[in-house]
Amino acid sequence: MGKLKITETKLQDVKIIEPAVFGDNRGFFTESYSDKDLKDAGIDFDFIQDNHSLSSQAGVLRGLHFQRGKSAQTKLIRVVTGAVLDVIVDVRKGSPTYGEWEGYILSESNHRQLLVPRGFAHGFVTLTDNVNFLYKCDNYYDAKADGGIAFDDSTLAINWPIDLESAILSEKDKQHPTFKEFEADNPFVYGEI
Ligand SMILES: Cc1cn([C@H]2C[C@H](O)[C@@H](COP(=O)(O)OP(=O)(O)O[C@H]3O[C@@H](C)C(=O)[C@@H](O)[C@H]3O)O2)c(=O)[nH]c1=O
Repeated sequence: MGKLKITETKLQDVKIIEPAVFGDNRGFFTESYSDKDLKDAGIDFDFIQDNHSLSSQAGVLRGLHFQRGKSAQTKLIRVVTGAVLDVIVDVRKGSPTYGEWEGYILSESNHRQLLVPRGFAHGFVTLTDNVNFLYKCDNYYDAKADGGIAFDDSTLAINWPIDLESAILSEKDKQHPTFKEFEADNPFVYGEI
């Protein structure tokens, strides 16, 4: 058995990865990233950019985001302080789970990492203050390719665990198109990203 615990999820190609965590009287130690262990588990990406965001308060909602075309990104996500509900939507045309969303609790205590393939819209809401959110990407940031879908889209009907009226949002995230509008020009095709 490999060193990582890998759990498949309801969504096609999405995996939860749990590294070993060694606790002792000082705290814990964990290998938060091992290229070899991931490759041994069949997870083989060239991660080339690390991102870190701080969300100061509970109720910060970021999303739903993606990058189009050649700038599409696989993301490997983890939370090092606090907790979030991380939400992703499979927007790859032809995927068995097209249009479906799922939420995953990622927290400083569960050490879970979420592998989000290219062609997913991604967002999260903070469940605590001071969330340090880290993720690796296999493509660089490309402002021109940046896109989004409204987090409160009625077709997707994501069950965010907060009162959306009081969500703390960026100006950009208040203005994304609906899922239907996005679908009219959806660049993501399952198996071709
Ligand atoms: C994402 C990103 C942003 N930026 C800049 C652009 C902007 O001036 C500032 C803040 O950007 P944003 O408001 O887009 O940050 P944020 O809302 O945290 O965006 C992130 O949200 C989560 C949900 C994701 O899935 C990520 O891929 C990313 O889109 O940082 C970069 O320089 N590089 C990057 O990779």
